[in-house]
Order: sequence, then structure tokens, then C-alpha cells
Amino acid sequence: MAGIRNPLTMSAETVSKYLDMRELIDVVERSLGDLSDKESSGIEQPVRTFVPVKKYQSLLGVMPGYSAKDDALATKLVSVCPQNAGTDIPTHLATILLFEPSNGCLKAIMDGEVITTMRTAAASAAATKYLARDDSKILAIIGAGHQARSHIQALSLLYDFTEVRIWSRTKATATALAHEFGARVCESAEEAVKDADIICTVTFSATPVLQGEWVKAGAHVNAVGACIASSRELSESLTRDAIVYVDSREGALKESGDIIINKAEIYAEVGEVILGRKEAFKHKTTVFISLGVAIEDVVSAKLVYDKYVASQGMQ
Ligand SMILES: NC(=O)c1ccc[n+]([C@@H]2O[C@H](COP(=O)([O-])OP(=O)(O)OC[C@H]3O[C@@H](n4cnc5c(N)ncnc54)[C@H](O)[C@@H]3O)[C@@H](O)[C@H]2O)c1
Ligand SMILES: O=C(O)[C@@H]1CCCCN1
Repeated sequence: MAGIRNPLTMSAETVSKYLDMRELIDVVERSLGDLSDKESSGIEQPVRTFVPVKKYQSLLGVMPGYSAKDDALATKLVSVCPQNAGTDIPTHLATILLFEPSNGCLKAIMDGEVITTMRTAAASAAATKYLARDDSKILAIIGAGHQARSHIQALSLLYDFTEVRIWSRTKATATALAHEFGARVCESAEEAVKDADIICTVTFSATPVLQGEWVKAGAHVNAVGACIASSRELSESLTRDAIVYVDSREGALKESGDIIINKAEIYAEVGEVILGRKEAFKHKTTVFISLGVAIEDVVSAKLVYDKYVASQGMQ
């Protein structure tokens, strides 16, 4: 059995091999429900710590969590370095340490970048399933990085889109991504979101990239990119007029500029909707503010580890 003296090391390639987006959407959906029901699921998840590295305008995030239901204990260490954009090094670098909860032994050191990219899109897909209209046909993506790609992949599994539109500040990256998916590149964010049913904002922007006036009544928005209190992607008019859901109320009140700067009212955690305790309002304009929560990484890492161990015939 892998233990403190010989933890498994799992590369991005290995992690990818054991992650299937459809399965991940189900697993992450369940974890968000469990997060909103900590008493019975036994989730322990402090709000993450971000260490600012001002000299390089970067952050180191520490994201620990435990799920008693899954008996899974892990922490993610994630570097956020926007200045890496355009280089060979990604803007997000992550490692996940998975522990054996019964004795504290380190079981695995695994790449966290693939999990971060995929589990974030899986969380948005789970929220979208509850909050968007079932007959959604037009998907608009603002931003053209890793999250843009994984969001198109995840949402395309759930909806039969007739059109996928992309706008990004750098046209070349939008064009390359659009080419992969047969999507349309737009000249402005406003053009991209016009009449869209589902909109995802997946940028590093610190100021609003989506204005409420551009959004069709009844559309659903996944706001994924603004994860610190000083950044927001959504205009005040949008968070004021839409029904706002978050992944973690505790996290959003500390980390979400879309909530804090806009003085937005949180209607519910998406987990409360998953549990059937709060309404979904599929036909009204809805916003899911995703900050990313450790429990999504914990359950994803456990899934990968268990599948790997089973495939190797290990205990
Ligand atoms: N909610 C979550 O769970 C979660 C998880 C991972 C990443 N994120 C966040 O999502 C965002 C995108 O992550 P990624 O991995 O795709 O990054 P990436 O570097 O791969 O892509 C970033 C995209 O944002 C665009 N961009 C950068 N600065 C911008 C600005 N000022 N205005 C408009 N567009 C701008 C870039 O052109 C690029 O298209 C980041 O802010 C990241 O922190 C959230
Ligand atoms: O939840 C996450 O994994 C990321 C970490 C970096 C900031 C955005 N959210």
C-alpha cells in the first residue's frame, strides 16, 4: 500500500487518463450538495488561504478539505501567475496531496492542473443543469484560456448547442479555440452574449466584462474568473437583477468581488438547489458565481486515485 515513505506520484497525463468529464460532473455535483449539508456529509473545509506575492503580482493558494462521506482528505496548492500568459508556463499551476485519513500518511502527490481545469467546468455544468433552461441552444464564452476550453467541453455534453460563440481580448486565442470547436469568434463581448442562453465568463479581468443590459432575460451565467475580493467580471446591474447562486456562501462573502463590490444578494448555494432546499428559477435570469472550493478537488483526487489503484490491481 502506498504510504508516507512511498506516495504515488501521478503526472498530468496519468490524472487525465482516469478523469471522464461526465463522471466528474456527477461527482462534483454531489460534492456541492454535500458542502451545503456539512452536518450530515461531515465536510470540513476552511475558506482557502491566498498568500499574495506582490513582487510578481501572483498568489499561492492553499486549499485543504475532508469529506467524511468519501473518507477523503487532501489539500491543493495552487499558484496563480497571470504574468505567465503567453509563455510556455500556464497561469495556474497546481499540485494535490492526497492523504490516508485514518493515519495521516501521504498517499499520492498528483498533478492538480488537469483536475482544476476539469472540475471547475464540471461545477459550472452541474449548476447550469439546474439553473439554465433545458432547451438552451446558444452558448457564449468570454475568455479563451484553459477554462474556456473545458467549459465548452463540459457544457456540450449536456446541451445540443446550435451555436457556440467566443469573445476574448486577444483575438488570436479566440480564433484558435473557435477552430477546435467550430465556434464563432465575435468582435465584442456584447455581440457574443446577444440572445445567448448560457454565458460563461472565464477571464482574468478585474473589472466587469459582462453588462446586465446585454444579457437576455431568462439566460444563465456562470461567472468563473473573479476569485478575489478586488476583482469582478459582472456589472452591478446584472447581479442586482439576476438571482445569484454561489458555490460557498462563506467563501463568496470573503473572496467574491462580484458579491462584495457589487453589494449583491446571494439567494442560495447551488448545493442547496441540488439538495432540493432552494428553488432553481430556470426561467429567470440566474448567475452562478464560482470561486472554486477545495472539496471539488478532494473528491476529484479520490476518484482518480481509486481508479488508478483499481487498474493496477493494488490495494
Ligand atoms: N472558479 C474556479 O473554480 C476557478 C478555477 C480555476 C480558474 N479560475 C479563474 O478563471 C480564470 C481563467 O482561468 P484560465 O485557467 O482559463 O486562465 P488562462 O490564463 O488560461 O486564460 C485567461 C483568459 O482571460 C483573458 N484575460 C486575461 N486578462 C483579461 C482582462 N483583463 N480582460 C479580459 N480578458 C482577460 C485571457 O486573454 C485568456 O483568454 C482566472 O481568473 C482563474 O483564476 C476559476
Ligand atoms: O479554485 C481554484 O482552484 C482556483 C484557484 C485559483 C483562483 C481561482 N480558483
